[in-house]
Amino acid sequence: MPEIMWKRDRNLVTYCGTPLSSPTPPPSATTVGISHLGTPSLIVRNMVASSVTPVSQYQSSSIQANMPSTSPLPSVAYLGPRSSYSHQAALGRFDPAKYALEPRTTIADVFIAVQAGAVAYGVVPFENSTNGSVVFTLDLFCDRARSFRDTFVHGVTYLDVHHCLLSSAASLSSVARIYSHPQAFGQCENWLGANARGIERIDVSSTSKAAQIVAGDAGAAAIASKIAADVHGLKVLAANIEDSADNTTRFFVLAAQPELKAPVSKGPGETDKTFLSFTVDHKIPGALCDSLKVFKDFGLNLTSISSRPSRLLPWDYIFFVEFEGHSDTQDVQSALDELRKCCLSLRVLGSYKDHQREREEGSRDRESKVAENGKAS
Ligand SMILES: O=C(O)C(=O)C[C@]1(C(=O)O)C=C[C@@H](O)C=C1
Repeated sequence: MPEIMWKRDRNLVTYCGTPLSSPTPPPSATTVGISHLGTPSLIVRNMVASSVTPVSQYQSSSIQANMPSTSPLPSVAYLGPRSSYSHQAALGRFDPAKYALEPRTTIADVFIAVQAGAVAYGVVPFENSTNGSVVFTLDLFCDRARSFRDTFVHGVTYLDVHHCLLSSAASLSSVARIYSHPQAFGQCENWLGANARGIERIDVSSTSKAAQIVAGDAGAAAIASKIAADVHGLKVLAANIEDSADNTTRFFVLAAQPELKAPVSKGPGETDKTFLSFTVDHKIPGALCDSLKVFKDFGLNLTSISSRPSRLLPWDYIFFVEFEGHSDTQDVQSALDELRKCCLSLRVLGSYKDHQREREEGSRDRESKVAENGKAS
């Protein structure tokens, strides 16, 4: 088990590790490296024409991810291509008049861009209300290769996710393949089981990538958003196919600096939260229980808990916990001191304000924002 060292820097617990040489991209989700844009609808024709992405961008994602933005505005990386849910979440949080929104091919590329300082912020999916944790993102926070030592959670944003089946085929009976992101497939299991049994499913890097591919393949369909249908000139064969009507994805805003100070004031519905990872000695019975009891003893309410394999030993795990409280406060610092006593390693990945009320505000004009943001991203 690698030793992770911590130091107390004024009031903040920070990671104290070896400096990074160059970030190593961890393995990413299957990426289909082809780009076909079909006939766009009249409404979005100009937007699509100005944003056709060269095939080369999808072939060497790690090089692309490191490239600094050419925009004079602070830049925000998101999982593209344009019209992905990540793009919509980024637009909900960052005004495109003030920030340059830049697509990346994989979630790993967004981490790489933030770590390398190529962008000011990154927006990555963290968890979905129906299908649970986004394992690609958690695996990057595991940071097994120590590539993302300076990548922190800076904020949170929510997006209502309503999936559609998109195609240029006249009906589902002509569809032989369905493309989508694995998270989206997982959120539509009931509909797929009832309506698309036996149709091949192909995982790709995002739902908008699926729509882009399907625009050039009449025998295929994509699970993606209504906005992706407009952008890629596809028909909506079925709408609202998600298993749960209140399907919501929570995204993290990443930055290369932790938020050091707890905000002095909070609006209605806003809470401070902290996200951290830790490991325990699995040979000690009750080690995990002891760790979690610290949160109870300090009255810190847990809002999320998950784990990923450490990949060092079989059945050895890295745990992730999010709780209410800011690492800038005395009670959280005391809890972290106590927690460190029962952990092998501990890393505070960020403290931030949770803006749950953004959900209602953000969804209102998302469609028009994506349309306006076409040229920029
Ligand atoms: O594929 C996309 O459009 C994404 O932005 C990724 C993602 C995810 O990984 O959770 C985002 C929101 C939805 O939950 C489905 C897919």
